[in-house]
Parts: sequence; C-alpha cells; structure tokens
Amino acid sequence: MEHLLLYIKKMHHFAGKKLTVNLIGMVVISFLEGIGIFLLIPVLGLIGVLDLHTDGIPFVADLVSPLKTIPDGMRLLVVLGGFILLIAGQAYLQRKQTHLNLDIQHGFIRYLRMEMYQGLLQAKWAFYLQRRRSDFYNIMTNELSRVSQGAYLAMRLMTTILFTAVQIGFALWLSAQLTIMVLICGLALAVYASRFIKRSKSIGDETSELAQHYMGGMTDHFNGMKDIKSNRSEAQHLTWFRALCGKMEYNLVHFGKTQATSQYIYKVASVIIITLFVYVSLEVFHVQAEKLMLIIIIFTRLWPKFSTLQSNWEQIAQTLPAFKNLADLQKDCELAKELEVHDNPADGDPVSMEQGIECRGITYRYNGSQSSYALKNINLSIPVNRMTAIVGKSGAGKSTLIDIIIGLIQPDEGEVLVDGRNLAGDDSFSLRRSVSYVSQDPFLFHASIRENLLIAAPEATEAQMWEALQFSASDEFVRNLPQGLDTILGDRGVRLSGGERQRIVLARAVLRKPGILILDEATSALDSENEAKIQGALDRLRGRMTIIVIAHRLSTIRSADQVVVLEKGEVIQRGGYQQLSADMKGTFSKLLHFQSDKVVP
Ligand SMILES: Nc1ncnc2c1ncn2[C@@H]1O[C@H](COP(=O)(O)OP(=O)(O)OP(=O)(O)O)[C@@H](O)[C@H]1O
Repeated sequence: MEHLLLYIKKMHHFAGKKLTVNLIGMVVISFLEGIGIFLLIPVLGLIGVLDLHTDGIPFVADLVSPLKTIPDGMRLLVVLGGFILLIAGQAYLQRKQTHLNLDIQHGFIRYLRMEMYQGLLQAKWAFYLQRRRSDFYNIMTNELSRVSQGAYLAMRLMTTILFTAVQIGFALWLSAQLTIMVLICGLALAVYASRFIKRSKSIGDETSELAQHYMGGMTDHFNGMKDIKSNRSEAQHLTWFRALCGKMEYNLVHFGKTQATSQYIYKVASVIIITLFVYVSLEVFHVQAEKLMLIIIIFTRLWPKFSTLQSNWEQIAQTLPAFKNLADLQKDCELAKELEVHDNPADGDPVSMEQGIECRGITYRYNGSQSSYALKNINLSIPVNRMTAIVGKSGAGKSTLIDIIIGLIQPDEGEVLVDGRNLAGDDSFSLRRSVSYVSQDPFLFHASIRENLLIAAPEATEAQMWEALQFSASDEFVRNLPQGLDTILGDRGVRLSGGERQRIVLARAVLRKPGILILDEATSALDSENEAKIQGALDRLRGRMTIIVIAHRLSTIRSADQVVVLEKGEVIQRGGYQQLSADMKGTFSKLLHFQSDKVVP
C-alpha cells in the first residue's frame, strides 16, 4: 500500500495541476450526471408518462414551479432542451476529461520509464554484478506495464469514489435515513469482500514471480539456443516451458475467478439489499412513491459503482507487488548511484596521464561473506605509454583487476593512483573517459557498422573510420560486405564471425583515440594472420597510448614492456617478457612451455 501511495505521490508530482483539474472535472461531471437523473422525474411528469406529485421533493419542487408558468405547448420543449444541454455539456466535459486522463496516464508511464532507465544507467557496475539481466527486462516491461495499469486503476478508483460520493450526497439530501441504511449495508459488504482483495494481492505476488521466471527462462533459452539445438535438449526445455505456462494460466484464471466470485456476491447482495430497502421504505417509513423512485434510480446507478470499486481494488491489489518491485529497484539504484546522467552532459576532460597508474595494496572480494578473495594485496605500476600484459590462469583475477583500475568497482582495501592521485568518486569518470575497453564479450548494437563506430566517436570522419578498421585488420572484409560501412549487423552482431566481431570492436576502441587502451582477451578469436596484423598495429601505437592487454595466448603479448602474472588473486611474478621467460622456475615460463608449440620466444 505504501508503494501505491508513493506512486500516486509521484503521479501528483508529475501531473501537478493537470491532476487537480482532472479531479475537479470528475466532481463536476458526477454532479451534472446527478442533476440529470434528478430531472428525470419532472420530465416524466411533464410528458405525462407518469402522474407525479413532486411537491415534497426538495429542489425538484422549486424547479417544477417555474416550469408550470411556461405555456403548455412550450413546456415540454423547454424541459427537453434543458435536458439535452445538460447531458451534452456533461458528455463534452467527459470527453475533455478522457483526453486529460490519457495525457496523465501515458505521460506518467513515460516518466516512470525514463526515471527507471536513468536510475539504472546511474547505478554503479557492482550493482549489476549481483543481479540477473532478465530481472531488469522483466521490470522494464511486465512490471512497468502492471504499474501503469495499477496507476490508471487508482485514477479510475478516485473517479469512482468521487462520483459515488456526489451521488451519495444527492441521496442523503433526499432521504438521510434510507441512504445511511444502504451505506451500512454497503460497508458490511465491503468488509466481507476484503478477503477478495487480500487474495488478489497474493495472486499478484505469484504473477510477479512467474513473470520473473518467464523472462529469466526466455533470456537463458534464447541466449543458449545454439547449445539447446546442438545438444538436442529441445524436449526438456519444452517441458519446462509447458509447466511454467500452465502455472501462468492457472494464476490468471484464479484471479479472473476471484473477481467473478466477488462480483457475483455483490450482485446477489445488492438485489437482496435493494429489495429489502424498497420494502422497508414503503412499509416502515412510508416514503413518498416519487421520492422512492428517485432514490431507486440513484441507487441502481450507485450499486454498480460499489461493485466497480470492489473490482478496482482487487485489480489494484493484484498490481501492488509490481509497485513494490519497481520501488525496490528504484531504491536500490538510488543507493548504488555513482553519477548523474543527463541527455547533454557537460563532459569533463579526459585524464591526461603523465606518469602512469599505480595499484597500492588492492584487495577485493565479490561477496563480503565469503572467505575467498578475487584480489589480495595487489601492488603494481603501469607506466604511461607502455604496454603492460596481465596473464594468469582462468579465475586468477585479471578482469577484476581491470575493473578496479578503471573504477568500475571499488576495492575493499587499497587504492588506485593516477599520476600519484587517487581518482575516487567523480574523478574516476574522467579516467574512464580516457579509456577504451574491449571486453571478453565484445558487444555490437543492432545497427550499421558506421553507427557502431560512431557511438564511440560521434565526430569521426569516414577516413578516420577506415583508418581504425585498417588498424584492426577489418578494412578488407568490411569493404567486401554488400553495403560496406552501412551494412547492418545482426542482433549483437551475430551475422559476423567471432573474429570479425572482435575486429570491429577493436576498431571502435581505437577510433576514440583513447589515452588508455585495454584489451581483455580481445584477440582470442582471431586467426594467426590477423592476430599478427593487430600485434603490428599495437606496436605502432606504443609510445602513443598506455596499453593493457589480458591474454591467454601468450604470443599476443610478446612485445609487452611489462608482464604481470596473477595467481589466485595475487601478483606472483612481474618483469619484462624476456626476463620472465628466462626464469625457468617461474610460472610464466611454465605457461609459455605449455603453449610452446604456438610461441616463438
Ligand atoms: N560477478 C562475480 N561474482 C562473484 N564472483 C566473481 C564474479 N566475477 C568473478 N568472480 C570470481 O572472481 C575471481 C576472479 O575472476 P576474474 O573474472 O577476475 O578472473 P580472470 O582471471 O579474468 O578469469 P578469465 O581468464 O577466465 O576471464 C574468480 O574466482 C571468479 O569466480
């Protein structure tokens, strides 16, 4: 509930005056509708359908007396004309209010989407390490649309409450006793029906959980479709999917049935209450027939509103878990916030490094409760404009060290100094601005090669793009593509081979003309010929930028000025390539030995 209120407040914050105008509009519309019904009786009397005595009914009596002064032939026309004006005016206002509602509802969703996405972009990298990607997809799609639906329902609920309140006001004016009696019955019914709201909430919890599983499963399955097909495990996945779809079907049917049951109870109860009410009015209170008729007209309009209120509450209760999930994620994003992202950032200057990077006593654990360290007391210097290679077995901590150096994650102990300065907080962004990082899992957008390159360097000219492609030994194959630079790459670049993809990402990295180029297994998928070309290109870059290379294939790092060997999160060897390969007892020469058939020292 607190989360629903939070989002209603947000809606108020977003829509401001529009929401107030909307609420006032609702009251006016309800009021006009009330008057319209109210006028029904004199109209019926005037056209002679009923022989009615309106003298005892407040307001109607006052309205009818002046009408009696109008000549007989005109009276009906005047009353009907007034009726048309009233209803048409109300319909016009209703239309305006629908427009306003649409503006508020869809605008609010855009606002929520933007707020959530911005929050996610502003969160630090460590925040992403603890979460599944599919949970973000789920929140940004399913949960956000449930929140939108819930917020819309909350607005409709407000309309219904206002409408009902105005109608109750009319009814109280006509007969306080009868209205109070009906309200007490309605209240008793609402208390009884609160069980359906609780049930809807727990169904909503299950809906959220199932949507999360669905999105998680789909993401895994489509990412792993090649494995599924090559291992012929389609049947197992189909079984899993069938079971989940069954649960989702049951969940929705269960909710639908819960709503149908509560509506059924409302209908039966309402007919009993209205019947009782008519009986008591006539037999006990001896209410005037015309007055009773008016009240009945009002209540036959009011009752459906009561059941609509119930149904709205149930639907809102069903969406409450989505409000909680969205609010929790927003709160977590806020806690993990590392920067402000705006459409047109006033970008600071990239760091221009003169001496180099120094790691002092870096220690890091991914999970504070675990005893194993990803990095332990790392002390290391990375000289400017030189090539430093980081090698070691899988899981030794190489990528973690890079993440700490560029400030994506913060060490538990120790510090990273750039030219002797600790670039913590905002300063670490200026370091990242001067870094081009090619990860193990190179990422390309579903867009043309040109667009993929320009993402890194929007100002780059065509000639600069070709130069970068030449650097990464990809100019030839790009030239041979049907649309050259304008060839659209498939989803995540799948229409390219692994090596081609790596080369485009490498071109993108150098196009930015970074001060620090980091290659994390960036040439692992290349054949020897292309790898040699890139090695040559890297050699040419030496002295112009600081290069940090992580490589399992040691042939890639032959020209490194410094080699750092990591093992189980610790630096166990450090020195020049030749120096370490000559140390026959050291780990590096053993690693070299294993790859000796590929390496020419
Ligand atoms: N997101 C994470 N959450 C928990 N532990 C992690 C995470 N990422 C890495 N680790 C652990 O930290 C240790 C170092 O991992 P890291 O990825 O830095 O190794 P690496 O040397 O780069 O390995 P590889 O050569 O296989 O990429 C490993 O034990 C790994 O299991």
